[in-house]
Amino acid sequence: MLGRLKKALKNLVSEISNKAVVEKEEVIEKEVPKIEEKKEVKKVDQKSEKLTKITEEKKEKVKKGFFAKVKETLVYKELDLKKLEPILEEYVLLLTEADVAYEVAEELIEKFKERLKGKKIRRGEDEKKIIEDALREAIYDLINIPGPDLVEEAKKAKAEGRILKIMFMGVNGVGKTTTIAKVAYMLKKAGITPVLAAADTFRAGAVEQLKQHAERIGVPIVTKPYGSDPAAVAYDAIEFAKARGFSVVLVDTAGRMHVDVDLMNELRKVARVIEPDYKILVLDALTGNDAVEQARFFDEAVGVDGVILTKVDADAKGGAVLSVAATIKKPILYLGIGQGYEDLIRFDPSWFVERLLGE
Ligand SMILES: Nc1nc2c(ncn2[C@@H]2O[C@H](COP(=O)(O)OP(=O)(O)OP(=O)(O)O)[C@@H](O)[C@H]2O)c(=O)[nH]1
Repeated sequence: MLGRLKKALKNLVSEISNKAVVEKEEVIEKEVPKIEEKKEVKKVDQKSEKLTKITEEKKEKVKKGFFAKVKETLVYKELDLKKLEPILEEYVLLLTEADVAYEVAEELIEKFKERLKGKKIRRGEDEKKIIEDALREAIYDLINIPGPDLVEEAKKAKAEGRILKIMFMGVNGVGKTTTIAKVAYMLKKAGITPVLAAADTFRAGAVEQLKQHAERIGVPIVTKPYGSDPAAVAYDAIEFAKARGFSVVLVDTAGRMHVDVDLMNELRKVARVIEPDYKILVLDALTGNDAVEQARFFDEAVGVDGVILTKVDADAKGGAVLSVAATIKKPILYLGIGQGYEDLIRFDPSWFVERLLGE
């Protein structure tokens, strides 16, 4: 999981610390107080008032020698920008091999460089840790986009007596149906039973697939025959939820190629009719730059409020998380880490950074 990106980042830290850290010396002049003579001043000061004039003269004399100038050599380490630049350039490319989109790799390296510039490493400090921390901050900065916790949102909706409408989108085969089932399972476990809307009426078998999940998990599902208007299915599911007192509706939509204009229009129609609280795009981590393309496309065409990235357990590269979040600047809400219903975890940027840079 995430192996290639992890390795690239670790190598980047090692290479910088081995090749771009230079030792520097700085001679500084310091003024050091002369403690002994200070005492003497005090003695003089304490003499009687009649002696004031003499005292003042003496004080002057002492003052001149009150501070002594000493030269001190400060030894420290610094990152040499000339040596750093080519390493960073090389790593923009190496990151793309771990599925980090080119412009995201550039952005990350730029953020990292900004943090390293002018950084002084004092004696006793661990240079590798300082470099790693700068990288940690740069990655965190890139992916820390706060998004809703769907369980919390569902609880809120329930308490307020309204219906939380969540619409799921994604191209064929990314794991959308499985993900909806995982979300339904998560909500049910938290005490909120959602209604499923089988609005993927485009692919024969899609309704059946979702139905099976609904039965296994034990949640209601609203369906219509193959070829029906998806917006009508979604609408009916909301009416059903209202009538029966459910507070969440999860709407499945047909998997489609993002470049298919008709299908994209249909998706817009569903969104227009039901006005979802969240439009969630499901993306497959294994598809790398394609996932980034899809994210861009769906965001422009329909609008995306959050992303669920699937198959992260099987992802040997790891760049998709960085790429998707940084390209559309929308939060990643959950990660799919297996085929079971329990295999959905909330995305936590700090946890993710630790997975990449921790031991
Ligand atoms: N390893 C792994 N497999 C997953 C994950 N999520 C989904 N899958 C698998 O991916 C395959 C496709 O999942 P589906 O849910 O059928 O995909 P879909 O996007 O709904 O596809 P369509 O029904 O064609 O639109 C299935 O075999 C799932 O078990 C995940 O997080 N990890």
